[in-house]
This record gives sequence, structure tokens and C-alpha cells, in this order.
Amino acid sequence: MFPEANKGWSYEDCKATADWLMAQTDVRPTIGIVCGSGMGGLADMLKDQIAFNYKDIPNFPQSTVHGHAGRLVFGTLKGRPCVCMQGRFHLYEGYPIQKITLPIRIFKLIGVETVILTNAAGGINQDFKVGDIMIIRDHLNMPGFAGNNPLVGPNDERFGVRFPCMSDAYDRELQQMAMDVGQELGYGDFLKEGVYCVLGGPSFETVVEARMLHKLGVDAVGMSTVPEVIVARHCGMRVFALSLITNQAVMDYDSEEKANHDEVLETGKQRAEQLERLVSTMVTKIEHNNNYA
Ligand SMILES: O=P(O)(O)O[C@@H]1C[C@H](O)[C@@H](CO)O1
Ligand code: HPA
Repeated sequence: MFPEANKGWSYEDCKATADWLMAQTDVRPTIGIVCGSGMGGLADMLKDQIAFNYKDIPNFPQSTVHGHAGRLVFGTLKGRPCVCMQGRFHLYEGYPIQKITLPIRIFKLIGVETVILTNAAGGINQDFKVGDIMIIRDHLNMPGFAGNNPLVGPNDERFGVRFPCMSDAYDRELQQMAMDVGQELGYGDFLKEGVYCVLGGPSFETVVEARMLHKLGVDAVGMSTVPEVIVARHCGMRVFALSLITNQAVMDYDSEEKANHDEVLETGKQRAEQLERLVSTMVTKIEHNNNYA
């Protein structure tokens, strides 16, 4: 439809990948999960797995970041058919933003109705502690302010409208469900809600950048998720997203703390069990009709 402008992420490209995947597996997922840094264990919850390395999937980018295995895993979670990205793509890896979000459109085309996104993030809210899980209520899209939005370019109406609404990006019912499930599981002490801000990365924030985000009302800062959310909402999927606070953003020149990826991965390991229980319990409560055509 737009051959010049959609270099490898057109509707036809996405459909070809979706059809290829559907020919390899009988699983017809209605829930898609994206694992954040160090949270790949979420994919291990799936039973009767059929897994594909990203390098073997037509049109897929490759994972380049430690803590992102680069596998697309199909299977069932407590009997519900799911697909899980064990490894996501980030702007700082150098891919065009439309390529980073291509798997989300493939989710849509294989029949996914609800996307659950997870990420590792730095705490900006001074009441947050390392290990807190923040349910995302809203986002601040900093790269978007500079025109770096995954919907830039010709709009293909088969995915969605030219100007999608984002004031309801994060499904309120699913946020409430997460709070309720978290309370039932006894996670009240470390379950929070807040605003996530995406930056381009890969450098972590300076002190003044972290202070600025605090003044803007941001609770957690990271380098992902928002482009995926925009694309998922554009094509009409429900979105739930959470951040694991893996480190505190440094906001004081006297601090000895230094943000680093090892700490991010380590916190992910420590909270893996609770994250898995929260996500798997939510999955059992989400109702769907499979609509793969
Ligand atoms: O994929 P996510 O957003 O969880 O990864 C975060 C952001 C960077 O990729 C990395 C920094 O440690 O973790
Ligand atoms: N800043 C940005 N991205 C992150 C951080 C952080 O402190 N921690 C994990 N991902």
C-alpha cells in the first residue's frame, strides 16, 4: 500500500509474519506479554511451549541487550493461550521505532486482544523503593515530543485511525484488577501506581534530568514500553503495563549511587516470583474471544 514509506513494517509484512507464525503452532493466543529487562522468567510460566528464536522469524529484529533472550514463546498459562516476548527492542539499539513496535502489530494480527507489558525502571518518586512494582496509569513520551512516535509515516487504516486517543491508553479495569490481585496476594506494601516516562537511553539520567522528571510529575523512568503502548492502542488492543523499580534514579550530587544494568537485572531476579504470580493471576481473570481470521 505504501511501498516507499513502510520499509519492512507494512501491513503486508506484519501479515506475512503473523501467517508464518500461525502455520507453525496451534496455539491461538488472546493475551500477549512483553518481558522487561531481567524479567524473561515470565515466559517460563507458559506450559506446552512452542518457542521461536527471533532470528528465525521473518521480518523480526534481533535482541541485542543482555537480559533479553530474543525468543517468542507460545503456550498456555493456567489454560489460557498466551504469547510472550522474551526480550523486547529499544530505541537505543538503533532500530527504527516502527521496527521496535512491529511485534505488537503481529500480536494484533494473530488475535491478541490484551497486551501486558513489563519493564525495569528507575524510581523518581521519592516514596518508591527498589523492588516496588508500579502499575502504570499514564505515560510521558519524551521521544514523542521530538517527533519520534511509532505512528509517524503514512497511516494504514487497517491498523487504526490517523489520530488515536491516548488519554485512556492504560485500561482502568485492568489497573483495578492488578491492585485487587496484588492485595489478595499480600503485595500491598510494594504495589504502587504512577506515571512512567520513556527516554531514549541508553545513558541513564543526569541528576538534573531526574530532578526535572520529578517536577513534571513522573514516578518512574525507563527506556521502553511507550512506543509499544501507542501501537497497541492504535490497533485497538487493551493495555496493562507495570514497572519494576529496579534502582532509584540519582537525584542528589552527593549520592554515591550509580545506576547500572547489573543492578537492574538483579532486582528483576529478586522480584521474579511475585511478578509471575501477579501476571499469571491476572491472566486467569481476563476474558476473551479468540478472533484470529
Ligand atoms: O526493556 P526494559 O525497559 O525493561 O529495559 C530497561 C531499560 C534499559 O533497556 C535497561 C537499563 O538497565 O533496562
Ligand atoms: N533510568 C532509565 N531506564 C532504566 C532505569 C533508570 O534508572 N532503570 C532501569 N531502566
